[in-house]
Amino acid sequence: MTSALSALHARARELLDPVHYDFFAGGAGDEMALGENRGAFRRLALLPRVLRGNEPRDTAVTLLGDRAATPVIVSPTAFHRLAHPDGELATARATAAAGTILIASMASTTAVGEITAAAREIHPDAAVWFQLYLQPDHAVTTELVRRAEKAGCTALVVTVDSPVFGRRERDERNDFHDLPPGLAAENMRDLPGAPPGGTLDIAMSPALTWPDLWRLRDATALPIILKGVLHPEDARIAVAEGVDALMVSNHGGRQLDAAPATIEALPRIAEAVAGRVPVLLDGGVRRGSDAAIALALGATAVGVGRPVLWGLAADGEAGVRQVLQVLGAEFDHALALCGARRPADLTQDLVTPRGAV
Ligand SMILES: Cc1cc2nc3c(=O)[nH]c(=O)nc-3n(C[C@H](O)[C@H](O)[C@H](O)COP(=O)(O)O)c2cc1C
Ligand SMILES: O=C(O)C(=O)c1ccccc1
Repeated sequence: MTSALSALHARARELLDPVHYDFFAGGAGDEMALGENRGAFRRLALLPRVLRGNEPRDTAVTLLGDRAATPVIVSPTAFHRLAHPDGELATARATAAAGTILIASMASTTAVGEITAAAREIHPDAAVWFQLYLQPDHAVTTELVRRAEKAGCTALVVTVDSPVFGRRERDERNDFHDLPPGLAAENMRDLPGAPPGGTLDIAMSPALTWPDLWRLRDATALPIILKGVLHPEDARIAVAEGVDALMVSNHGGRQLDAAPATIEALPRIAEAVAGRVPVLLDGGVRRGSDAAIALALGATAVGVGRPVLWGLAADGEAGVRQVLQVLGAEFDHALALCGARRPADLTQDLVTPRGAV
């Protein structure tokens, strides 16, 4: 059986330049983490409850004050204009139409202010968060934060799984390093240290430490979400340091290839956090039931990365709308079949390893 999402994936693959397809699809090294994100979901089952009178249902969740109509939000991904000429504007409109949250990437090919404006034209309350990598020059980081604030972003997502860039062998083979002429990382334009009228390269730095995060906290009143946490001890430290939420992520298998599947890392993170802050998860979510499993294991919401890119490449704004509509409807269906009325009804006891019962 071909799912709606895999049909969009197939269409995207037909339409995209193979080099760009590989950039979107690929992972690091042997692509073990990439494959395991899916594999680990397949190894889990939902144990449904019956006769619970679970009607009416409400799939909405609130995350750091922002409402999402379903607990499926959009993870940050770079370079949407490689997928479709409308790029991030299409993604923003579709995400706003779906009533969910867009995490705009620092590596967007559209400036963050244009992204939030496009989202708000669809829905005045549309929530957009801004993802960033802390830059070695603090003045660059604070200017990026100021741009995100000015654009009306309501949270910052700091990606911490990238002290160095992952080794993506597809990109090495294809010699893919730069955006084609006419496209640029628009958020990096005219920053301190950039050439006049030009862009700054996005830096990833292995020198960063917790005090660098404090400097960010002092520079903004926006809530801070740490993305890319897998070790429970880091989760404990993050909560103690006042981080507002965590995102369990292995960067879609694009950074440390030996990293575990995110759904396997989630239970220990949820245990360490003990409900003190929301925990999000991304990596391998391709069905509403994957979202239901993640919520049962302690996530408040999940992000999707590649499915959005496939929808965008296949059919622009309509394609992204379809991806989010299908996942939201599937999530509601999973609630219905599990005897749940709302996300909070998804409890740990509903998840069991496949083959164990
Ligand atoms: C093409 C691509 C670009 C990405 N760019 C970013 C980025 O700019 N910042 C970031 O924090 N994560 C980035 N990610 C990671 C995603 O936010 C997310 O963690 C991952 O895609 C989730 O896995 P999934 O694709 O299986 O849903 C990127 C992922 C992909 C596939
Ligand atoms: O490809 C990625 O995963 C990613 O995070 C990224 C970040 C900056 C520029 C290009 C891609």
